[in-house]
Amino acid sequence: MTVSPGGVPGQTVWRAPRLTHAVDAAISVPGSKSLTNRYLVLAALADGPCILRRPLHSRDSALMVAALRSLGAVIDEVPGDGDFGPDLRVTPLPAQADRPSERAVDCGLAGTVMRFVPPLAGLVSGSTAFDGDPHARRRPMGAIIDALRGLGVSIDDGGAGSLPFTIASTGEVRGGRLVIDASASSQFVSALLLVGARFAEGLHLEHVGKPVPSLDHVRMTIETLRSLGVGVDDSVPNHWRVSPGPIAAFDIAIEPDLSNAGPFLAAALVTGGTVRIRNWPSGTTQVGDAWRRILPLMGATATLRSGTLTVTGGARITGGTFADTSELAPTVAALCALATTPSTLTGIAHLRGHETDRLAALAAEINGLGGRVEETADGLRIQPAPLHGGVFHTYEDHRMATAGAILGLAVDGVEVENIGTTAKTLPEFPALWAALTGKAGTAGTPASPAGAHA
Ligand SMILES: O=C(O)C1=C[C@@H](OP(=O)(O)O)[C@@H](O)[C@H](O)C1
Ligand SMILES: C=C(OP(=O)(O)O)C(=O)O
Repeated sequence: MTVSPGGVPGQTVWRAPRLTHAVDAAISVPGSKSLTNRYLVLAALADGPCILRRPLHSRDSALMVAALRSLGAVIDEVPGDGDFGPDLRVTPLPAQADRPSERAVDCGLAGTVMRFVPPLAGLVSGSTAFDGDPHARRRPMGAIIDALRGLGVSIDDGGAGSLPFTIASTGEVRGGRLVIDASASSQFVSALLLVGARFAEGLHLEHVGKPVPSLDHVRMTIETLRSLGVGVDDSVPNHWRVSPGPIAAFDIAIEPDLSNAGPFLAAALVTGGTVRIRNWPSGTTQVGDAWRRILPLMGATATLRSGTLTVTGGARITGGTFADTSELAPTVAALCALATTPSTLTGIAHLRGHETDRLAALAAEINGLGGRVEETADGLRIQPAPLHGGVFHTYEDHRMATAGAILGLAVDGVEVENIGTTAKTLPEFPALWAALTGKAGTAGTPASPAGAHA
């Protein structure tokens, strides 16, 4: 049970472990969400069976697996050497005749499922109904809906421009030139590039509008496609040309999720200790590799040696200006709230369309603990302030929950609502946090009767 924003008496919260000593821990983190869900989509379209080694097993990846199975891919769990679950063997989508003609896809709150799967469903004959969690209906989807119409795929969204909607397809997509506005999410671009090679004429995608956010994730898509033999030309800004052709079958080891490594690394800064993350890749397309640049700006040292990233915190956390931190922003904001100097986060207006309006949520919840956070048009301004305990509401957002845990390391009495929401990308979070801190967070009822802030 969880406490909804505003607080409901009698329901449970997770009392975040508070540390008064420096952490000294080595942690392995599960596979990357972004890589796992990209490789799952590509495996469904590949020219032969594929293996994903050490994939993520979480709510978002389970939703992707279920979606692809409903479209006709066969996905089996097979034994592997990962610490966090089996490997996956994917037999691609079968010939059209074998496919059921009506199916439903639950997107949960997964951006990768709600954006990546509809264009794929355009390549499968029959009708596919998409829906998700209540908040999923508020996440931006207009560009994907318009894109499918532009590609000649029939889609009924009741005029809402969002989930739920139903796609009816013949299974053939001609492709060619397509113009979208991807300013609300990079996932619109990635979604179309991932399937573009399977359109008869390939795809020439153009973005028109305010800048595409989280461009690192588009680069991940392009590099992944190229590594599987797909021709992608991104030499002209805001234009992407995908050549028609096969997607080579693969056997790939998924890197650990470097964004999800962030909260553990943050603990080194908060406690002045040392955290080592195992199996850090020497080269990667993940945005989370930016921790090696960001954390030293806040007073830490970061050293990558022999596949282990070691971060050691300094005497204090220094704030600063952080641009385009994308999905790292909630962790950065939590650190800034504990910093001794002011901070500004910029280039993250699109976080208002994430799992929740993250700018509003971070401001409300950090301020609820006594912080001084202001929303700006495209980010947050965070001033140093003494924090106190209280309920940290999480709005079904995994990264809000981990932000609350970070604050709780330094502040007595932080109670995180619905720690279970971390299952979206990191179901092992409470156990790994206990391994890091040597203390398990405890479930309980909020200390203040109405679950309100102290
Ligand atoms: O393609 C991806 O795997 C992602 C792209 C980004 O989405 P936005 O561009 O909507 O921020 C990121 O925030 C999300 O967590 C994962
Ligand atoms: C924005 C995120 O997720 P999604 O893939 O659902 O967009 C995230 O994980 O921070």
